[in-house]
Amino acid sequence: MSICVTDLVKRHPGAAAPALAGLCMEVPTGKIASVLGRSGAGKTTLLRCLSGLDPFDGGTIEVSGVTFGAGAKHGSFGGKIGLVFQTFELFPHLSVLDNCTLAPRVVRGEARSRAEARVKDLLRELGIEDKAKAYPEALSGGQKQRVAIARALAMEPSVLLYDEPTSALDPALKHEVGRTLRRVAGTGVTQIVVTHDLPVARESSDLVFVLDRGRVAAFGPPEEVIAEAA
Ligand SMILES: Nc1ncnc2c1ncn2[C@@H]1O[C@H](COP(=O)(O)OP(=O)(O)OP(=O)(O)O)[C@@H](O)[C@H]1O
Repeated sequence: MSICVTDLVKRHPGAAAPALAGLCMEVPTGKIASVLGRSGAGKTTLLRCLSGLDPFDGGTIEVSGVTFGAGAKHGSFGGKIGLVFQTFELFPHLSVLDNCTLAPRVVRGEARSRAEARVKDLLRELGIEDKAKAYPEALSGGQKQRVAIARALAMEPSVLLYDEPTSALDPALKHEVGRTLRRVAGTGVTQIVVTHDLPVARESSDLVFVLDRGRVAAFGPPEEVIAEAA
């Protein structure tokens, strides 16, 4: 499902200016959007508001046909929006399969057999089905990232957010991120990627949004927006 953000406002206590000052963006279903912008432009704040980690002060977030306003109980919008952390945050004492099935079992009360069958499909889609029994310490950076993505997808979100997905990977693995994003897009999930990495934004996204002082200053296809920004 698409995500539509309208007039989003977020004020950090004590800050002179709002970090998000009426931000609007829409990402169609199954598309990959990159969010770029100088340090302090509001990227992290946007990610935290969209993922439900922080409340916001004004505007709306519409996802899967449901609109959430500033007063909405936060959390992760009923599981409709997932977040892949920059450092993956896998549980070191759990196998890949258990990392991915924990939330469906505990939060949604899903039976182990059903959760495992779904997660095995996801691991296959992401090309890491042979790692199901491995522990995080035995995985490469790119594999850990795909586990983190499978874990987020196991909750069946409509929208998946990424915080700097290339920053913890060595340069040779950066192309893998683009491939992984495309694989996820093929499942119909809408993706929003906050990044400083212009090549990744250029190669991997359908749309680019450039933030400036808490608003969208430019948006469009990467070849247009990134050429202008460069
Ligand atoms: N907890 C906070 N308290 C007060 N001000 C904050 C807080 N967090 C962020 N800000 C301010 O909000 C604005 C946006 O910050 P944000 O971290 O969202 O920017 P960013 O685009 O993610 O920057 P970077 O690229 O450096 O991570 C900045 O002016 C920042 O100083």
